[in-house]
Amino acid sequence: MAAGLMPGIIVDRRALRKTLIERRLALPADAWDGHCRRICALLQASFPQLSGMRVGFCWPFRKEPDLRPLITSWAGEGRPGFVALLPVVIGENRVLAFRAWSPGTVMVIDQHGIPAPAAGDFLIPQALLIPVNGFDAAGHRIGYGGGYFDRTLASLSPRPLAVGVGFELARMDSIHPEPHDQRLDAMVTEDGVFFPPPSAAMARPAAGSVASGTADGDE
Ligand SMILES: Nc1nc2c(c(=O)[nH]1)N(C=O)[C@@H](CNc1ccc(C(=O)N[C@@H](CCC(=O)O)C(=O)O)cc1)CN2
Ligand SMILES: Nc1ncnc2c1ncn2[C@@H]1O[C@H](COP(=O)(O)OP(=O)(O)OP(=O)(O)O)[C@@H](O)[C@H]1O
Repeated sequence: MAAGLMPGIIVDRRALRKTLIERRLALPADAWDGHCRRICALLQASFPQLSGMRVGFCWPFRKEPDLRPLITSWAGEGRPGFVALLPVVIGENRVLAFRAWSPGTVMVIDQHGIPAPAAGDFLIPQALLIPVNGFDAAGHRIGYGGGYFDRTLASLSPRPLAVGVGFELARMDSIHPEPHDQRLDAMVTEDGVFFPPPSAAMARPAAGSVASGTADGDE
């Protein structure tokens, strides 16, 4: 396991995040492109309900998966209820807001250097496609350290379906979750769709073994 760490070791999340981002940035362009296509295809096949929902996704930043072809394809289906949303950072230590996005939307670069819709109503997502810098089989993720998605998922009721998107190079034995870490409902990589075990006991192993996720047999 590439970035696996021994249980009991205190993890420096900042250093880990940097290593994981660098690993992703080192992906050759053709591999990145293939992985993105595969992730889009898996999402389309495995989560058909999303094409009728308000779906938050992220603008590809630092070689995160590019989901725009999938979003465009879902928009093209024309199902009522479908709206693609992008996150808007309204302040540090705040939840994310979301605005509708389509290819013509006017964008601004936010405080983190990421394009976001410049104007429009804030809409509540019913599902979130969440990029990961790191993830583990229990469905925990590491992002950029702002805590934005954790805060957002903790605040929304009903909680949106949370689907992680990332590459196998981000897989770890355990990210050593902290109490605020929100678990993903599913994780999609170029290798498949993984569903973390539902049990909270398995999600936070006290010591030793780490629960492993279950592939859905898509391959
Ligand atoms: N594409 C994309 N957009 C997104 C997110 C995301 O994960 N991906 N976010 C998800 O929340 C929000 C932005 N969150 C971010 C938080 C911090 C940094 C950042 O650059 N942090 C610094 C310092 C990190 C540290 O202190 O360790 C850095 O990485 O250099 C970037 C984005 C909203 N938009
Ligand atoms: N529900 C919450 N309420 C208050 N603070 C929170 C909440 N969730 C996360 N935080 C704070 O946010 C900070 C960053 O958390 P963490 O390192 O897990 O970020 P991350 O998951 O990598 O970032 P992101 O969710 O933006 O991708 C932590 O200091 C944590 O205390």
